[in-house]
Amino acid sequence: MILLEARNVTKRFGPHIALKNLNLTVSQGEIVCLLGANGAGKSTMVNLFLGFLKPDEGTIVIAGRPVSDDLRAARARVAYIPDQVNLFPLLSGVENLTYFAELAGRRLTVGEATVLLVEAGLNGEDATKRMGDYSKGMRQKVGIAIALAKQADALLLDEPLSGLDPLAANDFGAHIRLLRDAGKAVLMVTHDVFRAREIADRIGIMKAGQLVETVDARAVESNALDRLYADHMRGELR
Ligand SMILES: Nc1ncnc2c1ncn2[C@@H]1O[C@H](COP(=O)(O)OP(=O)(O)OP(=O)(O)O)[C@@H](O)[C@H]1O
Repeated sequence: MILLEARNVTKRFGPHIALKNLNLTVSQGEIVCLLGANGAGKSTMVNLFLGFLKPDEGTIVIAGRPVSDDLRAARARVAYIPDQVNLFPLLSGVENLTYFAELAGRRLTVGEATVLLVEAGLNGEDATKRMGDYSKGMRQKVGIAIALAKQADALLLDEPLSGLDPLAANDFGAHIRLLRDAGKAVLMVTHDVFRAREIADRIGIMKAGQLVETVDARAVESNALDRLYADHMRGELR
């Protein structure tokens, strides 16, 4: 089942065309990574799915319904994990999660919050420590747990790997794949070609507001993807 769909979407900011007639789908149990240079339109795509922006042309569809039909219902089905998960530094992981889950309309017991944090990859012992002492990788996991608490069907991740060391990035990717296996639809924006290939099922390469290429991550070698990406960025492919 297709969870996230952009149908012929064009988005303009004044005279600037950020997205041009773009089509994209992410299905249940699928990870799609979007690669592209700065300004290619990747975050604009995420913000359209979050309902923060409206397309000028075309339709954003979530779980078969245009977002414009019922924005609240659409938002309930998606969760967002930003580049920096900045929560309350004096509160523990468990306390932050219970607070943000409640904002999203769900009351969690300490036990339930701990289970979600462990599911997101955090060590159970760390869950009770103050978040001010967490590494970026640990904070990102609390971000995942908040998304899990929301029981959203689709996860939107905007550069969640930036600043993570290779081990933490590997670990984060592994957990995203577990969520994919549990049926979530995942759209992840990244600049990391290597990780995109490791984590994604499909990789979309964006350039100047268009999806110029979509590749099956399993079918492409790392070097070939690097080359393909560079060739698109240099304008050697159309
Ligand atoms: N609110 C806005 N007002 C005006 N222009 C905007 C706005 N948001 C984005 N843009 C422009 O739209 C284009 C696409 O921006 P977007 O942030 O989607 O790119 P991106 O691919 O996510 O880039 P990056 O890799 O730098 O995050 C850019 O040229 C940007 O300057």
